[in-house]
Amino acid sequence: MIETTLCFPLRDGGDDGDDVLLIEKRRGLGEGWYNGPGGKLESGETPQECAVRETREEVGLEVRDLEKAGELTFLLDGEEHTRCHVYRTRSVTGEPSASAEADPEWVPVDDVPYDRMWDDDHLWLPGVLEGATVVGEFRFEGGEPLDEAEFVAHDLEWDVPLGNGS
Ligand SMILES: Nc1ncnc2c1[nH]c(=O)n2[C@H]1C[C@H](O)[C@@H](COP(=O)(O)OP(=O)(O)OP(=O)(O)O)O1
Repeated sequence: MIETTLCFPLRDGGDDGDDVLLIEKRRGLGEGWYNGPGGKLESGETPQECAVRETREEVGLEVRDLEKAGELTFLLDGEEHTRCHVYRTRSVTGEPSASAEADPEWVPVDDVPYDRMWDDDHLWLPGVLEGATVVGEFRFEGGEPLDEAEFVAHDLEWDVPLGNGS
């Protein structure tokens, strides 16, 4: 199973509420869709270290004090395919810049483009951006690659105590 992370940096957007830093993925799994910065764990790395590194590499932001917000398992044709550790943080330094992997954009939390994201994201990301914790299982069918498979079922549990994945 592939271990991955997602990080959702947040900032105060004034009268319009919070903004979240999203990327438009430029290549690889989920190309052309919006998501948080993130990716696969490297050897010897903790999930939290991976989320910090991927955010730095993809969008040039330094994030600290990450809060574990979700633990998601994506199954493909009945087999566990990817586990994703989801973080959020308000400790963000720097200005986002594009990379070969990602085009970053601060987006009001109320305007997250769920129609341009993975089909499951609208089920769990709103709660994560509001401060909840979630454990979820999402079933896809139709073979590799995962981003061309059909999303068929899910199971969610909210307000589950999660470690910080450090
Ligand atoms: N269903 C769903 N919803 C939301 N996010 C995801 C999924 N499935 C996923 O795999 N993901 C996330 C998990 C990862 O953060 C990214 C996939 O990115 P990455 O692992 O970097 O994929 P590639 O770009 O193909 O890998 P590299 O070879 O470039 O490391 O999506």
